[in-house]
Amino acid sequence: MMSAAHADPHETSSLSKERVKVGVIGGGAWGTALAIHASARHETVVYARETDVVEAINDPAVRENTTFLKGHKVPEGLRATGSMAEAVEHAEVILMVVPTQFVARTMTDLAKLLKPNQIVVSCTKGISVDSLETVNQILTRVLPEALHSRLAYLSGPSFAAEVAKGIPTAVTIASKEDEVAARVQDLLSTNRFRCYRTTDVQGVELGGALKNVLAIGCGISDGLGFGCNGRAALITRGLSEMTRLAVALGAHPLTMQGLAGMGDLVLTCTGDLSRNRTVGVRLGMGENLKDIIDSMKAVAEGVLTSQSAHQLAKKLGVSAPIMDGIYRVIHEGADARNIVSEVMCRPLTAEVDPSILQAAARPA
Ligand SMILES: NC(=O)C1=CN([C@@H]2O[C@H](COP(=O)(O)OP(=O)(O)OC[C@H]3O[C@@H](n4cnc5c(N)ncnc54)[C@H](O)[C@@H]3O)[C@@H](O)[C@H]2O)C=CC1
Ligand SMILES: O=C(CO)COP(=O)(O)O
Repeated sequence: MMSAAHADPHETSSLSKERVKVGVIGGGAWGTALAIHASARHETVVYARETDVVEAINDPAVRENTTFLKGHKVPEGLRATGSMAEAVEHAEVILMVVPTQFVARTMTDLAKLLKPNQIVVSCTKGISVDSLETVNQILTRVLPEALHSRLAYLSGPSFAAEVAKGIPTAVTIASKEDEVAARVQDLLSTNRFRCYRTTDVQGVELGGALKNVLAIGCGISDGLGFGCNGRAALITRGLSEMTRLAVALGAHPLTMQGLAGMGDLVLTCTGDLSRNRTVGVRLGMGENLKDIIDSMKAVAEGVLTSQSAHQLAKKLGVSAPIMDGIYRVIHEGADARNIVSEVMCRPLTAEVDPSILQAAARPA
């Protein structure tokens, strides 16, 4: 059966139809959804560490990742494997889709198998809690130098379940090498998945990581019953904080207005499919963090990234009272109602921070 991702008999497309091999490392919800998407155009092999995931995807009677993406059949052409070597051999593009805390170890294993002409695209959204590194910093630490110019980052508003269904989605591909971003853009775009591109790797990565913290905050606010005004304020002022911190770390402020910043922030702060938002709603309704995490099979990156963001803002002297408050609710058991009062009663300021005005004058 054709999925919605393929279905458009009247399409008059200027998009390339070139077919290559795509390897996907990580058989969670996002790795599986991206593999379903990629297999509409390319020979695609997904590596999963869980034997039951590999078996369920390959079993003709199942053809589904019943562990991480239940309810979404995978197309005929998609194959799963428990061998990283098999997934990456002859692949022009390798999508790396593992949670942040496992990136360094997974990529150290993968490094031995990679060839300098292969492109590695990180689809992970987080900041390491141990080292405060972005994924780009982790990858340039663990991968051979010959591969550094072949790295790209995919981010933007994209719930796995919606991509798996072929619902129209737009994302951003970042690479320090425009040529690499353009190649990935060309190979991953379809009539249901539109890729934009940028060279602002830092902005794209930080947007994708920091929005998860705010999504937990919005969930807490909704769980407490604070309503639409509070949510809109959190999204807008949260975006200001994300921008201040990202700019202090070298990003361009305009990137934060794009798909990887505002786009993903709006999606995860308002969409009920968000795991991060769900963690927040449950916290706001009075559940304890450990019970919430223990009940989830899926990763909610914002829990650990709230800690990394808190440390980074402190280290750089960046004002981030909302993210700081979210960190205190998640990790220090602070009462969210008291945090709201504290944040509302801070000294009054201008809406736009001068550091952002200055950075906005730089070429994008
Ligand atoms: N699910 C979504 O809608 C989206 C997720 N992302 C990001 O993609 C990344 C991966 O998330 P999902 O695929 O959703 O994960 P998931 O929550 O569905 O699954 C957990 C993943 O962690 C892996 N894992 C668990 N223990 C591991 C270990 N010891 N070593 C290596 N891997 C281990 C599992 O194999 C599985 O792939 C995250 O950074 C997430 O923020 C980005 C966009 C959309
Ligand atoms: O990043 C995502 C969508 O763009 C997924 O968000 P959650 O991890 O909160 O579900």
